[in-house]
Amino acid sequence: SLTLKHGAHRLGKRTDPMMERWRNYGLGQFIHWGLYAIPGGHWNGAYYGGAAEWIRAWKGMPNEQYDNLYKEFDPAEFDPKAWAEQAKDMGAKYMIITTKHHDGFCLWPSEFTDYDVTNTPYGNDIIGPLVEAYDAVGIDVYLYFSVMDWNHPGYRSKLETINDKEAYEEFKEFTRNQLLELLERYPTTKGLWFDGTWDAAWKEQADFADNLATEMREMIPGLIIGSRFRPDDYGNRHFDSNGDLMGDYEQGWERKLPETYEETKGNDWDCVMTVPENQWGYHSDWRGHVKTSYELIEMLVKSVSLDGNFVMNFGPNGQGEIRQEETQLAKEIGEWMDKNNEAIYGCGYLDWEKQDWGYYTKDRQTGKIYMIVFNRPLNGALKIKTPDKVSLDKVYSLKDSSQSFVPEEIHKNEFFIHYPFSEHIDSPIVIVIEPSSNEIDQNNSYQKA
Ligand SMILES: C[C@@H]1N[C@@H](c2nc3ccccc3[nH]2)[C@H](O)[C@@H]1O
Repeated sequence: SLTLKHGAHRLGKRTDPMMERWRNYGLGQFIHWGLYAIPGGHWNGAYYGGAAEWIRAWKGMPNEQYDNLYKEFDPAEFDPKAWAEQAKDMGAKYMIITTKHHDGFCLWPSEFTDYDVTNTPYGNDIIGPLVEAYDAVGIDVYLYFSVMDWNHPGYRSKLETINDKEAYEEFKEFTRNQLLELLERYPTTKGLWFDGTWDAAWKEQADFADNLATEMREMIPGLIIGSRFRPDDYGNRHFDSNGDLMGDYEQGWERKLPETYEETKGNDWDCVMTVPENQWGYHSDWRGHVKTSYELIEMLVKSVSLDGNFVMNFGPNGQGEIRQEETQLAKEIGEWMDKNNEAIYGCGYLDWEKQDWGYYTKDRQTGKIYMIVFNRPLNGALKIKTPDKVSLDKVYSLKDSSQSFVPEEIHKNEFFIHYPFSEHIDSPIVIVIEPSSNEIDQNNSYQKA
């Protein structure tokens, strides 16, 4: 393998309490909010078909017109407590908020630029009240930060001339100043979610990024930073030139999910997901497929079944309101979570053979196994294949533990659980397989006898 100065500094998962807490979240909320919410995917009567938070890059939106939107930012309906309450009811355990997206507009009063909330009609800090409101309801806050910054004069996507390099040095100092400023202003933040780090210029900054990551981790011990922040000595991101994961978890699953455990390489990871096909910021006219709560719950369950977290995106409008479609989804997901979150929180991958009816999760503490059924077989017979010597003498419905099942053995280590699908069921059901005492060894995993 290559000797790298700025490759992965740790092999395998982080095992400290802050990371344990992170890997047991299950469900998170992403919030994309900024000036792009004002045009909301339209400008001069024209519809923008791209991602709303990228509207500045659209030829239909002249840059100087976008760059004057801050003069209209005055979200009269912004109510951080209401946002936090809604996220709590949905069952989110963490929230990621855009402090600065690619456009460079800062939702906090930054000492290092005038392109921030203080120079808008609204005038006040947005990030602080959000951190406070979410902390108050016990939801951990993470700060999204885009390195790419279309507003800063020193930003370059690639470094070709001496001038580029000099300008970029100023940009790097600005970036460091803003990140340290965020951690100083919001010390309860549990981590940073970096974005906009794919440009060639940034991929040359292995040394700078590594040192900055070290500095941030010193400021807030236990800080969680994903794989999308820094490049290695050869400009590789997420995985270094030896194929080892950089950062504390894999951040590559944007609008997509792994199919198998192998694809996760046994790393911690999160999936960040839009409700429409590709809208993070507010777009007033969602076109194409809008995901249902059933689909989002299945993505959540699939993520947890493969040892990941699922982060659902919200894009508040220019007035600071959560749109009705997202409110309805949060309500439906919350209703399912109220009844079934035992199969989500603190749960992860179970190495039993995946079956067609849905997903297994396993509680990392108790060793309890959950069968989360999405596709019930027409005959109601749910097949399971177990490792050797696993007893199935305690199998029952999560909804009603008095409803127990006696699995029918159909083959060695192969069983049917006959579920009476008599009543109408329109949301995923959960069956619990409680390990009997002699099966749980000290690290709560099923052992081959
Ligand atoms: C989490 C998501 N990442 C940003 C983004 N910009 C991209 C440009 C090209 C390809 C993928 C991108 N994702 C999106 O604007 C959103 O913030």
